[in-house]
Amino acid sequence: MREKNDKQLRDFSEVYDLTIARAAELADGYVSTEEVEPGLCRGRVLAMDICTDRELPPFDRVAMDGYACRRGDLPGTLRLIGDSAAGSRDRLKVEPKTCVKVMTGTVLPEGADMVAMVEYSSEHTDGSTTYITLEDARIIDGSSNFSPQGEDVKAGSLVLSAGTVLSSKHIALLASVGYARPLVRRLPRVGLLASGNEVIEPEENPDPFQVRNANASQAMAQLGELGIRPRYYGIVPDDVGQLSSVLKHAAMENDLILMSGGVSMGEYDFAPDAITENGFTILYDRIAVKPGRPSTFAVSERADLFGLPGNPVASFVITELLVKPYLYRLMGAHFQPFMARCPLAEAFLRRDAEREEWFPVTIGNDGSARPIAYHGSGHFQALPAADGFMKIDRGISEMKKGKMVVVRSI
Ligand SMILES: Nc1nc2c(c(=O)[nH]1)N[C@H]1C(S)=C(S)[C@@H](COP(=O)(O)OP(=O)(O)OC[C@H]3O[C@@H](n4cnc5c(N)ncnc54)[C@H](O)[C@@H]3O)O[C@H]1N2
Ligand code: MOO
Repeated sequence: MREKNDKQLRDFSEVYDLTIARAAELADGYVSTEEVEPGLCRGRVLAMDICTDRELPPFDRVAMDGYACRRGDLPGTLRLIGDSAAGSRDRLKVEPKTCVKVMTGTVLPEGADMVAMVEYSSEHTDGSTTYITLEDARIIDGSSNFSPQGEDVKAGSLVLSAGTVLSSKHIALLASVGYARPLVRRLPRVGLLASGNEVIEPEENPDPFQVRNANASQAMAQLGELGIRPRYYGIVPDDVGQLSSVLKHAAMENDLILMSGGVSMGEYDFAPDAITENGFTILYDRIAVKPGRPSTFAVSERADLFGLPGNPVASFVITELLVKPYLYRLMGAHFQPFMARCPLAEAFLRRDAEREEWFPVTIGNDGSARPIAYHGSGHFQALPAADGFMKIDRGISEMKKGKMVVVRSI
């Protein structure tokens, strides 16, 4: 009997903490940085605190096209003394009973305390003088139509902290304070391999007993969301010698190795032997998560290793739950995936409640979560239909319609 049979399934929170603690221990070795261009910033980890060198807005900024004037002069007819465009250095001063024509983005002229929108005004000319009548209630009772200097951000204040996981939502702010190419942490080097005699590459023609390698491409796409392009070592047959030699090679060239398949309890599941033969210490290999029970995490002086289950949905889920948080923590970030609490659209039942489960769902227009037709972790063809995975806690085998569930979006 293999030793594994006697092993307890370890609770997810326990293996998560072990994984993150290991990444935190190594994080000091990942402090080197590089600049990244805005289009490639998604998923990258900001390496420095970003402070503003100026207030934002940097001046009282006109928010509407119209006439800068003094509220005390309204309602009334004011003499137009000139116009001021965005980017203009000219500084006209609004004196009592006068106004200046302004455009959105202009510096509010000195002396003015509001902008009257052009569409609620009327204009007439007397000789060479133009007069603007501002009597409409939408002007009198309306907003001042300018954004005061420093209203959004005070000069010198921290706007983004080191460790922030960047996406497009951060870029306008970074660019506006002078960091269009922010400094980010270097990416860990990740080696990727698949195992299994039945696995062939997607471009090959399969025999009836073969399957195309779905996991390697899937992992490449998932790591691509962090900006990581793994080095691919191909498909390794179920042979402890061959697997061991590829692992040895990969451990020299990478910080982390991801391998799929061969980690459960079959006669041809050689991964544990090949892993330990290469000086790795296995921290866990049986976890109370469905899908993903045989997920393995091993550490060594050269590289760490995740053994992902061969079933593609299990490989997907474990990469989301453990691999991504590990990689982010290595780069100094605390990864927080997008989660929502949604009412269940229909009752949910399961036979085996031994593990915490992540089950694929769609999110309806009313925000409710509906389990999709899904036959288990080998049914990866179902995945494109899912909006996320809902969590079912250990020990729970039944949930009623309307029960609030946590959904992790994908
Ligand atoms: N007696 C037990 N059997 C199994 C257990 C267990 O605890 N006791 N766990 C089951 C669970 S849960 C999973 S998940 C699988 C994982 O097994 P492995 O990681 O060893 O994966 P394989 O056996 O190599 O393959 C499983 C399945 O996935 C297909 N596969 C493998 N690699 C790929 C790939 N790169 N692309 C697409 N599909 C792949 C493979 O052909 C198998 O169908 O073990 C259960 N068994
Ligand atoms: O963990 Mo397995 O991945 O249930 O199918």
